[in-house]
Amino acid sequence: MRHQVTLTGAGLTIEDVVRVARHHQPVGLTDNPEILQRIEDSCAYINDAVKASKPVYGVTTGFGGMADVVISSEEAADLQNNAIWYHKTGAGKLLPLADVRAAMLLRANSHMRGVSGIRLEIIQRMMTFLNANVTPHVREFGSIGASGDLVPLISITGALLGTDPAFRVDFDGENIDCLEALERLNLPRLELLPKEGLAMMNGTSVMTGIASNVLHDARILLGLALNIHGLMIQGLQGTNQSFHPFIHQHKAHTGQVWAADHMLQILEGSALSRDELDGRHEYREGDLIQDRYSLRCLPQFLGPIIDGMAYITHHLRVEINSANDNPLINTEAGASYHGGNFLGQYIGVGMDQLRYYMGLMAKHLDVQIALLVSPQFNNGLSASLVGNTDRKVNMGLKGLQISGNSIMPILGFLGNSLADRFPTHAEQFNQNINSQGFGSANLARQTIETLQQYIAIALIFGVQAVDLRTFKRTGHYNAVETLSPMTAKLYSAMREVVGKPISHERPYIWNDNEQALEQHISAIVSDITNDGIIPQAIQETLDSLRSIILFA
Ligand SMILES: N[C@@H](Cc1cccc(F)c1)C(=O)O
Repeated sequence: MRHQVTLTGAGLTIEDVVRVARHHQPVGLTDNPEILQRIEDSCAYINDAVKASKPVYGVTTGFGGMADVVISSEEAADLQNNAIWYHKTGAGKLLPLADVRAAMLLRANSHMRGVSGIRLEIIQRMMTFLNANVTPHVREFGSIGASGDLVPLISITGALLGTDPAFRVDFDGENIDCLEALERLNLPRLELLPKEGLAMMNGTSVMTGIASNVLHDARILLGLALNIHGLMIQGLQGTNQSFHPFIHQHKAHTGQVWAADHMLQILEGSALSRDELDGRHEYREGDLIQDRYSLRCLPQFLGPIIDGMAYITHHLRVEINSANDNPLINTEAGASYHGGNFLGQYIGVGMDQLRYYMGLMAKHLDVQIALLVSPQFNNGLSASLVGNTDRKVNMGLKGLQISGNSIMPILGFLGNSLADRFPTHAEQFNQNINSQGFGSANLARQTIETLQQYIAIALIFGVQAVDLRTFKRTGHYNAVETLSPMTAKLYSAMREVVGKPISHERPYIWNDNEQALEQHISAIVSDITNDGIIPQAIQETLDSLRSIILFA
């Protein structure tokens, strides 16, 4: 029996979101009577307000820039149901199902806070959809992330209620309309009551759902990048001295200190890197006495990225446990407040930052690759890491570097910000500032997918480099015997994934015509995206990262 994720409106983690969204862990609502009572009371508050024709935004008024229009108690439900129609304006491709599942989960969690005036029955229905693997179709364009994700959320709402066959769902792999889905699930069609449309659509759940999946992947890519640097440093015969705690105690940024300490762990026990923690430095014939910046300043370069990811994660955790619609109902005080929790600025800015950080990470790996392929800088390895140097017609990883060089600039480009772009003055100047958080999160997914390709390429360079270095040191090519234990795990996993057995006689890549590296790249990417043995091989790094980036 898989343990169930239980929603209370608080304490949900990014890992919980991923478990439900991607791994289909069962999910349910708390039976805490206080929480359930609050939900009921919030609905009663709205019911009373409508009956008494009390002026409450979006309940007895029109929406947004039309909030000067008075809505009568007879029109109040119609106002909500009509919103489903006029927001059915999504455009572009369908979002990945895991992102929509994350969104549905987060919408339910937000409603469990009991301040939104929505019936438990509707929240429960989201659980039914999630557990039965029924996922509404949501499109990639339509939200400016200001009044939350109105357009994407309405696609979820219409499907859950069975508003019209125009709302389609993926029913456990089948593309059907929502009416048929409800029939199969034995659920009646529902109409919204006053305020419920706002509760459903006026929030940040879609961008936050995407961001949760993205951040989960970004953490794995960061962990892989660190371990690939570990391979590359060993390939280049770099030193561990630059990671000496003394240096970092004297500039104690959290991420920098962690990165230095962790690089020492990654390199510990290596027969390839230079062990100079005792402070020794020796003249190195034909080479600099200290390492070049991409090695020596690794903690200083990656530190801000790690701290930045911790910052983004912290705010994402707050957002996934927030009520983010308007107005919010204080059942204890018998009052409601007009506000703007639906503005997804933390997500917009956070996803902008994340894309920028991922671009920097790629730039750093790119320069390590450039060192590795250049005999002037690679400490005696062959040009382009050619395996069989007796064969003149052998170009090694030349084409692979170019392929990587074609990706890295795109990652830098995707690091541009979106949140600061010219405002759209949407909705008669009511939504006259906006976060663009949905667009930024979608771009962040693109960054992740692109970076996965780049990381695969970088890993190939790291593995080939340590094989060649091992040969120089020992006369054989089995790097498991020379690498640090931590990097040996990643090395072995990668060789298994690409189907190239580790051998004393031959490095990973010997002759150009013995493999199609394109297939290796795609095998590595597919292992990474399916939580395969490559990410498992860096579990120690991922666990350690948890100490500063709080996911669980
Ligand atoms: N609820 C938003 C605005 C809004 C909501 C829902 C639809 C819509 F067009 C506009 C506000 O507080 O101002």
